[in-house]
Amino acid sequence: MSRKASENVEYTLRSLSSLMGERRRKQQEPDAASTAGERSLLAAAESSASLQGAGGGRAARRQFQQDETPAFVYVAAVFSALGGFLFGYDTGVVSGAMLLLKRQLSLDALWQELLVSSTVGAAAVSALAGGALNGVFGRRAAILLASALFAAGSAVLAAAGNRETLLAGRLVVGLGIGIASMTVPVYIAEVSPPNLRGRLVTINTLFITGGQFFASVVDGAFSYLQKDGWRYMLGLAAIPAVIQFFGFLFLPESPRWLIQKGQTQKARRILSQMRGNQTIDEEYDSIKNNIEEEEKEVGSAGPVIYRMLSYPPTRRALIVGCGLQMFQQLSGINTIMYYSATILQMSGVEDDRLAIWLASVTAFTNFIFTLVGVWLVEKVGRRKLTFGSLAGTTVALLVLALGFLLSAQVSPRITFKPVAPSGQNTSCTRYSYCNECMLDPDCGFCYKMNKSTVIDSSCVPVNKASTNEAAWGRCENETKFKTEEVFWAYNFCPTPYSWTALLGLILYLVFFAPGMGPMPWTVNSEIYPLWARSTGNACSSGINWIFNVLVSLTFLHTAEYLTYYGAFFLYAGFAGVGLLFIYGCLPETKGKKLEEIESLFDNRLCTCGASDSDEGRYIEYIRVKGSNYHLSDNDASDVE
Ligand SMILES: O[C@H]1[C@H](O)[C@@H](O)[C@H](O)[C@@H](O)[C@H]1O
Repeated sequence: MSRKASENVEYTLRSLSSLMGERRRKQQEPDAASTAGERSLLAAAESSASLQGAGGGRAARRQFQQDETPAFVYVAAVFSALGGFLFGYDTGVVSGAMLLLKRQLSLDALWQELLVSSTVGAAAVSALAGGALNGVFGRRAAILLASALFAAGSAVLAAAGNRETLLAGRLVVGLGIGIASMTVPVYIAEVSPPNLRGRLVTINTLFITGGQFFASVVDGAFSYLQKDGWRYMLGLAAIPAVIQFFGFLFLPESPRWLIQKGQTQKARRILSQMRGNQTIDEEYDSIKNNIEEEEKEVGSAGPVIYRMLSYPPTRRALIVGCGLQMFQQLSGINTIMYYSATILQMSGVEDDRLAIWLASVTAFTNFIFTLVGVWLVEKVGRRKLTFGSLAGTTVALLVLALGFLLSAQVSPRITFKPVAPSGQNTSCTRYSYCNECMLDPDCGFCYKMNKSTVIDSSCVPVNKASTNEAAWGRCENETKFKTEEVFWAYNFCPTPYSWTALLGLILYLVFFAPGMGPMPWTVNSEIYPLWARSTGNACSSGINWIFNVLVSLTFLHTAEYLTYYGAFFLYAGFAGVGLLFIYGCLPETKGKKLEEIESLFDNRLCTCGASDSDEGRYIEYIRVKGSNYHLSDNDASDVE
């Protein structure tokens, strides 16, 4: 056999085994397992016999793949995605709640930071610990625990009488978020059929962004209730948490986890419930063989993380999974989400409450464009979607950075240095330009307008109790604003380029939300073999949360040192590196069975870009009763 012919044989066998849900056997001929695969293919072959030509064959295969999925799978996906909703809600709601809390409980900056970041920190810890929890007790138990934590934490928050109790509540909620964030995508991926998996796992991110949007609306609505409005904001999360808890009492464990634990009868029963009219033999055998094969190849001694790192395919998968999560956060999504009100103020929205409402427009954009991702993921695949999304995000970050740069260059000069009343802080009066004054959290800009020119401008300390006015001087209160005909700008400078910030912000979310938002979660739920799935997801989710804290907590300081445009150029730089990483290292997992995906990491890391040239080719082989049919061009091959 010529080399080319033998390559064809290899290729044909590979495609054949992938169609049957089998990992390529290294030295072995397809045996019992492929016979099982063959058995289930016969039905498809029979129905395809009546269809003519290649088009008919492909239609038969499609029908074979997409046999009706029972509603049960959707119900399970939606109930688990409530975990995503709570993740989004609890991380989103705190910014609005904080506005009220800091007044009612006189919280200083340290306590405000503690209440925000304790949740994210606890999420990082519990996401990492969630791996062991998932491995030992299963996905269902982990989700039940997460919803119980969400419910308990929300109740504590709603009833809290002092800041220490609030902190405890936020920590408990954070523990729930971490567990949910790593378990839910895994559970959904494991119960979904391959042709719907991407879409169903992406629904979880749709629920995250939906939760963030809902939180922003709740924040807006309850911000009018100055006393105790925060109790409703923080406590409302208990409702979906309780619904999820009771829902999951009736939902089953992941069949893959059950097979791994040797509970095969139960696993079979659940799998056939999940697959409706499809035969489950092939999928069941494939999962089981895969577990046995892995055990032979990797062994079962030592901690999972050690085995993952010493076995090249899982090590590569872990690098790709963690890298994706890291670049998701490094491209600044949570700076945009948490500070959108501030960024919008930069674009000329001066009223606080209006900025809060407009921030919910931002959250809504994030939500709606995640829906676009749900639609696109099974059409264009994970790789193209993620790459395209990050490319657009990088451009949007550059637009934001350039907008801030232009604004800084035309930043109004400070022309008036008022004398401070005795005993008052004078540190703000040292600045010469508005953009320096704006970056100091203790100062604000007070100015007059002559047509469109800023005149008589000063930098004065902000009133600690309300950032809507200065601590002293012409901008001290509303009455003075009117009599003195002055304007007050806290956190922004009047600029003719304000529209660029708004444009950049919207562009950012339009591009980020369909790909970079959901894909890191979706891809992580599919790239690890069963034995490494919990640990792999625990690590990558932990990385997501750690970088979330790093980026969002340092934004204001980064802006202080590098200015706003410097911060956005920095994120654009990170996103640029992320683009190279995705181009080189992210393989396509669309439509593959979970058990086949590991073989995508058989090759050296980051050689994906090189195989892109093959992507346009659409070749499918199907072996029926000893013959090979090449469905895409109707050429029967002579491999057998
Ligand atoms: O995928 C989600 C989503 O994009 C959210 O909007 C963001 O706040 C999270 O950090 C991210 O993990």
